Amino acid sequence: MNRESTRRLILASASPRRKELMTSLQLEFEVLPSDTDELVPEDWSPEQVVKELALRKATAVQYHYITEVTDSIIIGSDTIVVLDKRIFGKPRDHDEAVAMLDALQGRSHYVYTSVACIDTSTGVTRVEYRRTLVHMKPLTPSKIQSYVLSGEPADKAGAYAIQGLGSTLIDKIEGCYFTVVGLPVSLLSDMLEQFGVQII
Ligand SMILES: Cc1cn([C@H]2C[C@H](O)[C@@H](COP(=O)(O)OP(=O)(O)OP(=O)(O)O)O2)c(=O)[nH]c1=O
Repeated sequence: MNRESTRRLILASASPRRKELMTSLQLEFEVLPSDTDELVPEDWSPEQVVKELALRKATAVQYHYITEVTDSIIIGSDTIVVLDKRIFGKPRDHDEAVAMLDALQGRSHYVYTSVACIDTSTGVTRVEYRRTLVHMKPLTPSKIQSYVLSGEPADKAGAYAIQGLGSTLIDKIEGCYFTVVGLPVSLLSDMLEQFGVQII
């Protein structure tokens, strides 16, 4: 039940992780995946990129399903991995996954995840992000190869999943675990409360 609110919640995402994490908040919601491109200017900061992409996903659903989403709150989210000034999204193929892990191994990087909320009845829009520092263990080339062959990296930013086999590659994190998995639920609950949706 969405306490103290009759508004529908719509998760603009095809990510099973996001659906699962939102389910953990015991909210009723629908899923309408968005189809957006993820091209952004090369000189944008990680903050700009991650906020823009979440907003783009939520906005795409707002306009694509214009008659279905009246009086709703649409939620979009995006996750990127940032190593120094390089931004990693999902790898295009096996070789790119190997290259990403080769760059990340033995080093620390940030995972940024944004949340965008659009209230379709008022047009009020908010977008925020959280970031978590992840320390990855040093990895041998053969370990990287066999991890990529597991298939897990294919649809994950930075080519790993902390919630899966990838957990064995991580030394420690500083910050919110859920930000790494793809949805900072604590941030989302704060944002939904600002829209009048009480979680607890
Ligand atoms: C770093 C990391 C990322 N990820 C995932 C979260 C996101 O689903 C994905 C990053 O890609 P995104 O483009 O953020 O999301 P998506 O394409 O999976 O879903 P949608 O755009 O429809 O919402 O990487 C993990 O599952 N575990 C991890 O440890």
